[in-house]
Amino acid sequence: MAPPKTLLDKLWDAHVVVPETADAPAVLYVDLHLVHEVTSPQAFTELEARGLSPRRPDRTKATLDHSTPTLPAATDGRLPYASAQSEAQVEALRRNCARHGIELFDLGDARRGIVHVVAPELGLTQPGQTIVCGDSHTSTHGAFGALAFGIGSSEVGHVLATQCLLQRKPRALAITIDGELGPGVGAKDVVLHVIGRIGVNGGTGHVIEFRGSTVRAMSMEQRMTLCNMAIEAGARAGLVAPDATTFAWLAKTPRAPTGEALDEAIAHWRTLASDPDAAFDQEVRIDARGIRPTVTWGTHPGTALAVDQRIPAPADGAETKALAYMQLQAGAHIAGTPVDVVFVGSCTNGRLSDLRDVARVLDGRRVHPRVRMLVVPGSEQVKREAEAEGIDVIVRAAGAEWREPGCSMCIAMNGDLVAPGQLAVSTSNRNFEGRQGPGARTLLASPLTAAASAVAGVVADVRELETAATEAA
Ligand SMILES: CC(C)[C@H](C(=O)O)[C@@H](O)C(=O)O
Ligand code: SF4
Repeated sequence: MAPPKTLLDKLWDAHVVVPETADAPAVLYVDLHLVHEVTSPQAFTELEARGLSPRRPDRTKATLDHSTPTLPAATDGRLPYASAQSEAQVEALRRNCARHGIELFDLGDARRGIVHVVAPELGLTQPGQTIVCGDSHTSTHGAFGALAFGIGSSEVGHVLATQCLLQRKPRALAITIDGELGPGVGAKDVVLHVIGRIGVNGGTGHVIEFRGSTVRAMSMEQRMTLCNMAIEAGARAGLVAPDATTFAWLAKTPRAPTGEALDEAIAHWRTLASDPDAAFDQEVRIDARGIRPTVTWGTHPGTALAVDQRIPAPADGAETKALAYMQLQAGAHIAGTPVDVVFVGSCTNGRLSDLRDVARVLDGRRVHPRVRMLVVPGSEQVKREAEAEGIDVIVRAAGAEWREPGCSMCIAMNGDLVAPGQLAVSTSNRNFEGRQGPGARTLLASPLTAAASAVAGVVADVRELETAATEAA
């Protein structure tokens, strides 16, 4: 009998062109190559310098997200780019795609958005695939049972030229989460809790497979939030085995197979699960019932704590420095910290379900006068669907800004900045020094916590807001 395999083993084995040896990594075939404007210009330049053209332009898809303004064009039709460099990146991608016959979801295209939001919603992302992109949060696509890696700029060039990637096989880490989530607790809280528990290097060298009843009960959006942040635990990728939830999502997408082809695909996708007795290199078990709304206090995503906890005493010099940068006091409650900016968006939490959470909190309430709140849909589709439900109206009525899709304040490359020293509660995935602008302080949170904090003007526990609302009713 064949030895039991993990999902990682199955995905890996199905894509190895040349096995790895002691001296050389494996050559792995890539099914889908996603491209954005920041990490592709050099790769195309290199390709052309060698007189090459893309091996599989049909398996390469491009979108514009990082450098695109989230404010509409001025009356003269010009978009308010943050810099000449941003505009040049956009133009370079347009030129490169046109020259090489690569499909681009350009500005104005109804399918454009953050790369990790658009590929899943179009059904480009499918179980069993290998997916790469010159972007660390490519791990998001693992939520569909695809082996999805972030790669560097030079690797973008390799993949363009060969449709293959040199890789050593990562180890397998099972994170099993069981039990029902409490009120006000979502996938973001779960993943921040997990990173708090295993640390920002806890997944190094591994692919994390998220398993257990909590994960099985999650929507695709929630699973994407989990896998998105697998990289913040140091992992190469995240994975969730595909199931009926996955197939139902794909059946609604324009690019997934249809009819008999879909049935055949599903029959194959069902085999993409770790065998019952497959051995993982490492295993972690988490009780979901113990997870509360979770935020960060420091300058990396591992500095997680429940929103009702006190900021811990610094364990080392790095933590002392982080506390100083964040202008926070050890021993103080994190809840109640004054907030200047709230950002809702990004490939972590810029999907329709996230915006629904935000609208649920903002409906009939006002954003605190001290707070500037930006709500940025992850894609044109998310924006359209949210507007069809009136979410934009609720957001604006509450005093928040409703913007055009893109990465926006998650990385602040497009001019959407948090001012020096300001504290932002952000639904994105990185709270590094200066991530949202020079001197900006970032506290990572779920959409529910972000919205509750926007209303309160301080870091807030959404459970208290919702209890107060129930009592008032
Ligand atoms: C700009 C890009 C290369 C970068 C990444 O790789 O993740 C960005 O998306 C980020 O989130 O930091
Ligand atoms: S939304 Fe943020 S994390 Fe996601 S791809 Fe854009 S910059 Fe990176």
